[in-house]
Amino acid sequence: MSFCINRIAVVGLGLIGCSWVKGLRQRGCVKQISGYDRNLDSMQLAQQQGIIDSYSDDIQQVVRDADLVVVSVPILAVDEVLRTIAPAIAAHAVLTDVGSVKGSVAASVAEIFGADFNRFVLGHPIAGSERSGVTAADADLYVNHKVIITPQRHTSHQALALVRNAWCAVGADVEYMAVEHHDEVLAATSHLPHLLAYSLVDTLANSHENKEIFNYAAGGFRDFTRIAASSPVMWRDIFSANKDQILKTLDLFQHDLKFLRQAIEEDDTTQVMGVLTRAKAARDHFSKILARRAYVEPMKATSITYRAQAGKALTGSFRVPGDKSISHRSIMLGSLANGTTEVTGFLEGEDALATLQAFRDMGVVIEGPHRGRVTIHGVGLHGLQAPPNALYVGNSGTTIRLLSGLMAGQAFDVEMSGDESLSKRPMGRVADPLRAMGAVVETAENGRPPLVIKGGSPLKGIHYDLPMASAQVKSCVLLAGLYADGETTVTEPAPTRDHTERMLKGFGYPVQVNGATVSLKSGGELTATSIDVPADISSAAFFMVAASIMPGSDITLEHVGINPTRIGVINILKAMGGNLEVLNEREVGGEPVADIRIRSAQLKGIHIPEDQVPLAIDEFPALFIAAACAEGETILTGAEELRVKESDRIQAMVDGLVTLGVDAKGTDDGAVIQGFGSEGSFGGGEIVTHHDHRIAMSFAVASLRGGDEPVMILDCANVATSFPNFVELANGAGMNLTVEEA
Ligand SMILES: O=C(O)C1=C[C@@H](OP(=O)(O)O)[C@@H](O)[C@H](O)C1
Ligand SMILES: C=C(OP(=O)(O)O)C(=O)O
Repeated sequence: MSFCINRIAVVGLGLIGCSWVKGLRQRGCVKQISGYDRNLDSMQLAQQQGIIDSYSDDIQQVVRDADLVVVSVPILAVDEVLRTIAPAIAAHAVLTDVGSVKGSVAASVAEIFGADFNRFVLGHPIAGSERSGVTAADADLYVNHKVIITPQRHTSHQALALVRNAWCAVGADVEYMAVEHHDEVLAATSHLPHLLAYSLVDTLANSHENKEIFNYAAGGFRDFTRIAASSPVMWRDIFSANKDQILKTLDLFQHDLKFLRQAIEEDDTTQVMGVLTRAKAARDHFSKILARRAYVEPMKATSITYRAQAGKALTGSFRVPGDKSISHRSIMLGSLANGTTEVTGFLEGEDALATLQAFRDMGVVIEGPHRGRVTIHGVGLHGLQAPPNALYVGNSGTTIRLLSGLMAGQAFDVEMSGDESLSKRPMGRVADPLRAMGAVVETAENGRPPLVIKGGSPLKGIHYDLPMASAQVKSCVLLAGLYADGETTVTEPAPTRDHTERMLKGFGYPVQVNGATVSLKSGGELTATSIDVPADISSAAFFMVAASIMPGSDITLEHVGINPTRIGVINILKAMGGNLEVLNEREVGGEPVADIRIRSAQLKGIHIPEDQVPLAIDEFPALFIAAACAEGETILTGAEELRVKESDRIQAMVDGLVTLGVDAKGTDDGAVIQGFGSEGSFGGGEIVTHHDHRIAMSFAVASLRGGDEPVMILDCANVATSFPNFVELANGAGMNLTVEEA
């Protein structure tokens, strides 16, 4: 049975109340509507327009038999209205309001109806229009708009359900919030901006130059002060009804404004830049940044599907985005250095941006990124400040693990959390050695994020034998070592990427490397430098495989980082018969770089040498596709680490390959894949990526050798974590991907 209320009474026939009942009526959700307003003509008009069925100048008469009473009068009039209607409401009637302040209404309700009165549901629709009054009523005003309901402990479930249903029926998105929190959030997001707009216009209007100012005040003035044209009476009332919260936010704002004034007066351009860059980043990304803190629900990430179809031979010479591992480290070490570090080639992907935002949150002034350029005003090893909130690091394992080491050495507490995928990844591997160094680290169940790292715990250097080949764990311990008493030493079971060691040296910090053992002592300093981030070999890998498997291909990937700890993919593809040439080898800022030419070749199956596994750890999803196109069997062993990446990459790849008709099996530490060789091709089907960027891109590569049926690759939004322009580059080179957003 569809939702329908017998009788609704609306007190206050303005835009908000009239639009709600008009919407309900239009959708067949109400039988009878009675209305009251101080102005007779509003009541007459509302009746003429069919918004209400009846009215009376006796307010008690209007509410007497109502099942739902909607109080939609200016906020300071609510108290008096409630006192007047209280004796007349029916014993079962539910009441609700629409005011922008909830604390003052809650207080009136408690005083008039009693503290336990459970049939008043406090509500606040976040919708409006420049127009007002009965004639502006719009049955669709609330479609896809938020309505905040602030239930109290004693609010009855039935009453709550009725009001919720009545809002949902007109298309609103209902959210719940505590009364006080609502008023605090609204003070900041709505009330303070209105107050500032009114005040600025008043100041300028009173100035002697006012005519000049208004004549020439175009864009900025107009945008900033648009809301000063709102109803003065309404805002006077809101400012008094939410006085305490508004004063609190205003004080905070005045403090920050004073700081900005002083920075300008003292020509402290770094601090001025700090305010502007933080604000711009927050404004540009506010839905994401605020998701964990503000009243809006985390924005449902748009779901992105790739429809991938057979492609052409790949051609061209191009550069893939900057190295993710080096980009993370450039922000970390640049922030902790003395002086200003300039970075070029920075990866503007979400993982590296999460690191950048974390350091901004800890008070570091960072300009950019703009076309891969970032300027970091280092604060020194001991200059970080406590962040105002938990650090949210999204999908990035590197951020949370490396930061854990750095945070262990700070004087303040930090909490770090991430998205659903990161929240399943093991953090015990960093918590254990940090605890051995004296850090206090709390994890959620089974050593998963969120992590809380307590500040002010003295650290001591340790010797740590890494239980697994992990550059993240190695780096975490070394970074904590910058703050630990004495020497910190790490020995790894197999070589892993050494960007941290190289970059520390690049910043002038002494690091000893002796075979598999790295050590450093605290007490040194980092000196700002310039960093040229090479293209990411992990992103290049998708094109290496693509060009290898697609007959007729010939591409050159420019300026790719070929650090010896990262070139497993080149070695493995060559061992499989790939045609890869490493050209123009050079060194840029302590990292070897080259252009890589790849021509198609018939690959053959091999048993991948285990010593190559850590050197190609992120490239296996792409290599699984190469194996499927090879002649014969490919065997991977010693790769159990793949099971704890953004997804269980062994399972995700095997499942996807099987979906596309390939004979593939997972094992505890790897997989066995029967290649279909030169005559074969992938079938069509739907790929579950588990939101893992590398799974998504790998199957996009596979589709090159697809048949008539498309490969539908689900949940590809996270490709933006490591390779934001993947689709454009891929299609430009010869792939055939269409992006479908929902
Ligand atoms: O240190 C780094 O930048 C990384 C190390 C590797 O992780 P593990 O240390 O977990 O192997 C790799 O998979 C990750 O993409 C980046
Ligand atoms: C494992 C990866 O990254 P992270 O651990 O930083 O999330 C990756 O990019 O493949």
